[in-house]
Amino acid sequence: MKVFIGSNNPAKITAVENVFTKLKIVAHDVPSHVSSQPYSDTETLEGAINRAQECASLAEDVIGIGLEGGVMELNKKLLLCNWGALVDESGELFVASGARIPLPKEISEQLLKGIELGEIMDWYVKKKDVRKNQGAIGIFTDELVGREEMFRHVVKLLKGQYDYNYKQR
Ligand SMILES: O=P(O)(O)OP(=O)(O)OP(=O)(O)OC[C@H]1O[C@@H](n2cnc3c(O)ncnc32)[C@H](O)[C@@H]1O
Ligand SMILES: [Mg+2]
Repeated sequence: MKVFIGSNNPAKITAVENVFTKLKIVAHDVPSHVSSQPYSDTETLEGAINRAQECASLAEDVIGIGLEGGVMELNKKLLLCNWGALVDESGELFVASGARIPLPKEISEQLLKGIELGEIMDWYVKKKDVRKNQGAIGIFTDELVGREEMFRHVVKLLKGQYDYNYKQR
């Protein structure tokens, strides 16, 4: 059994490696079939599910995992939101969401202009590839919770549900 993760983003790959420590992890840059900047829980979850299903369809006896970042609106504010999906070797689907925090006004304003969060964050902190490292969540939590740790928690929630379900069979 192998685990296919549907992204080449190192923050996502490392999160899966840190949870599925006994299985071989392979990255496949599959499409999410949603916009590159999802704007709701629904769309972000859909992207995660699409990536997981694409991965699971690539081979027999694999677990497919999709992790998707997006933003969603709550009480007239934009929040970071993150979703994960796992499709197991029998086609069963498990989903889990990650931590969410509100984004500062100046970030939301740029997002509403149609710019991707990854690009905005690099401009905001004057660094390259924030999305592959600590992420927006790392910047706005003063580096206390980074993107890999946030996704690691999502992957734990997925693996835990998969393991529980497996034991009930
Ligand atoms: O290669 P993929 O897997 O697509 O990785 P990604 O970094 O683009 O991540 P997502 O597609 O899941 O995220 C959707 C968008 O939101 C951005 N994004 C999401 N969370 C972020 C974070 O914590 N920090 C910076 N950008 C983030 C990201 O750059 C994309 O523009
Ligand atoms: Mg992306």
